Amino acid sequence: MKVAIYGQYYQNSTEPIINDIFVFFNKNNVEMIIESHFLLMLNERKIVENKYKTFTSHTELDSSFDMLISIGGDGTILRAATLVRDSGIPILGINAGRLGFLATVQKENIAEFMQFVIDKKYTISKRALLSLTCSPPNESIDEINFAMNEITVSRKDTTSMITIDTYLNDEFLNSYWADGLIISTPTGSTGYSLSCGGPILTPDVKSLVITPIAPHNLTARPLVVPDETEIRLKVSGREENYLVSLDSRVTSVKNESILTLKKTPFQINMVEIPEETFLKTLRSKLLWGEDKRN
Ligand SMILES: NC(=O)c1ccc[n+]([C@@H]2O[C@H](COP(=O)([O-])OP(=O)(O)OC[C@H]3O[C@@H](n4cnc5c(N)ncnc54)[C@H](O)[C@@H]3O)[C@@H](O)[C@H]2O)c1
Ligand SMILES: Nc1ncnc2c1ncn2[C@@H]1O[C@H](COP(=O)(O)OP(=O)(O)OP(=O)(O)O)[C@@H](O)[C@H]1O
Repeated sequence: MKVAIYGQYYQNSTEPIINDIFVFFNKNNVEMIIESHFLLMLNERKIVENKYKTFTSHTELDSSFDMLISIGGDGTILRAATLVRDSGIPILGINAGRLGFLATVQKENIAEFMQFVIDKKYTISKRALLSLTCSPPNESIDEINFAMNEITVSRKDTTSMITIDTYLNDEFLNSYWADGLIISTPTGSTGYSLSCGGPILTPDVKSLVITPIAPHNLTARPLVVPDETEIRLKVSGREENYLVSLDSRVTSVKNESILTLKKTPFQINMVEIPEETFLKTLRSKLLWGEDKRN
């Protein structure tokens, strides 16, 4: 078995997690190829020896890899998705972060859960992604043009609202007067969209959610549409530019540009372990299970 290892940060709390992973994989003859910046951080702290092979970009991750292990929080998994892209390499998240909603393995049970991985006792949860075309073109979007959580348009350098003309498959839906608009995948439905009143979708639902951010029209509610829908947006406002985000990445776009959002032809494969399903995560990480009456 051959795995890529990726993390963005090092903190003192990382050491026991790294130790557990490396001891377990070395004992089970798993080949580890480590992202070069992460290995440098681990080398500097003398946690891991310098004998491991490294990778630096998505171009080096090919079908010879069985899995990418992301060590961090949700932000790290979103970055990990930009490394695997359309390669199909499954991502397994080990939560070294805070919430770690997308991470399957908690730091307390690394060896137990990794055994499931070695024994191939896991399933793949396919995550739909969104991509964007901008007219006129915008180079900063073209570089990594997909989002696993959501694509958002929002106001920039102003407190004044923006107007977002929205079309679904060429049919006019609405002009939202709001701070912004979130187009969320099922994966992203527990992120920003949830904070703005959007519904939670289970990851396998074939839908997208259109959620306005603070709309100044109390009847504008989150809308669920089929994920085959082509969504077209035109933003106008007092400033010349507004913000477009794809997950954690942000760029500035000129007013009146036409944005067209579509599901990508490929998906991200997330590793799911029977002990740690999406429904269990709702109870444990969104605290549904904390109701004193249960
Ligand atoms: N007001 C909000 O709730 C808000 C605002 C901006 C961005 N976000 C979310 O943050 C993401 C970017 O992450 P970041 O690390 O760069 O920002 P960040 O550091 O602000 O972290 C955002 C928080 O959202 C959580 N999160 C991210 N994706 C999630 C998901 N799919 N389900 C449940 N929780 C999730 C993370 O655990 C983290 O605690 C965006 O894709 C967006 O979903 C949320
Ligand atoms: N490899 C790591 N080792 C130790 N701590 C980490 C590691 N990766 C992330 N963290 C901690 O988790 C924090 C959040 O990490 P990250 O940006 O990946 O996630 P996030 O999007 O903020 O989500 P979450 O709420 O799940 O942590 C970091 O600021 C850091 O404190």
